[in-house]
Amino acid sequence: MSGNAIVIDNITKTFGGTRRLFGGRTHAVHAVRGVSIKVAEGETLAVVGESGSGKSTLARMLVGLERPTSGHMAIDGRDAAELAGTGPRAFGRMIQYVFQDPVASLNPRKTVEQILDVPLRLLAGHGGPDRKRRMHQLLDAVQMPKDTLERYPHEFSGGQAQRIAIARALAASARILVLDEPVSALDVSVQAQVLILLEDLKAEFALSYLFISHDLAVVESISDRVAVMYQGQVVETGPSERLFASPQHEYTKTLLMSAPRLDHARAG
Ligand SMILES: Nc1ncnc2c1ncn2[C@@H]1O[C@H](COP(=O)(O)OP(=O)(O)OP(=O)(O)O)[C@@H](O)[C@H]1O
Repeated sequence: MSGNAIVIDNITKTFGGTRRLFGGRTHAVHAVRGVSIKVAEGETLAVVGESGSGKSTLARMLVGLERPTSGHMAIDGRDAAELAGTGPRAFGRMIQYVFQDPVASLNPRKTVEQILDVPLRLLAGHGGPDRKRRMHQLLDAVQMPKDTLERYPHEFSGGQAQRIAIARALAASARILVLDEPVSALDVSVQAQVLILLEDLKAEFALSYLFISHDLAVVESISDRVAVMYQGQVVETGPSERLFASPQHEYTKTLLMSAPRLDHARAG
């Protein structure tokens, strides 16, 4: 890996603004406006901000689900536009997305074995007899039993389904994860377990995380650094402890003041 897992350089994304058939233009939404962010190798960078501030659009561009209107991105030192040009597989091997709603993100008609099989075979290149052993290793890593493989997504709780979704991301052999509100849909007690799991996996697999959340207690417990987004722009970036102790930007101050703070949130 290079020193940076992710480099986002002056990225913008505008939706709409196209000419209508019978005159006028559709309303343009400037979802992301000139954002520059770096995620160092092994780091957890949290992106926080209210609904509509552009967090998900930024994340979707990072994994190739949206194309930036302008700007550059590099994933593990490789230009993202070039990577995208070589097809979705090159991208998927390097960076994976974990969605907010774990059950909806897993195909309901496939067993967990079938779900893990696709990234293992197509992205990580694990064919043959080795494949099943690798699946068991992945389930072990996310603390799920072996018989998980024969079961379907609806048979699991939200927390278990999110563990499976994380195993699927790891199956691709990607070392950079974009986690988009990965615990927001889970009960608070389950949230803590999944956050601890994410911390453990980060160390075990040498991962780097871009962690999107509107929940400041969660962010404080997991992130090394924080980038605050407001109306499509990053208004403040800093080490997590510094940012929570002495926010500089007015918007960050408002965000911190309006959030219920858990002073004991920092897990370990
Ligand atoms: N496909 C799209 N077409 C048009 N506008 C979009 C599209 N996707 C997002 N937007 C708009 O871009 C802006 C940023 O949305 P985005 O989902 O990135 O914000 P967010 O911070 O992730 O919010 P949330 O936490 O609610 O998901 C919003 O105004 C949204 O309505």
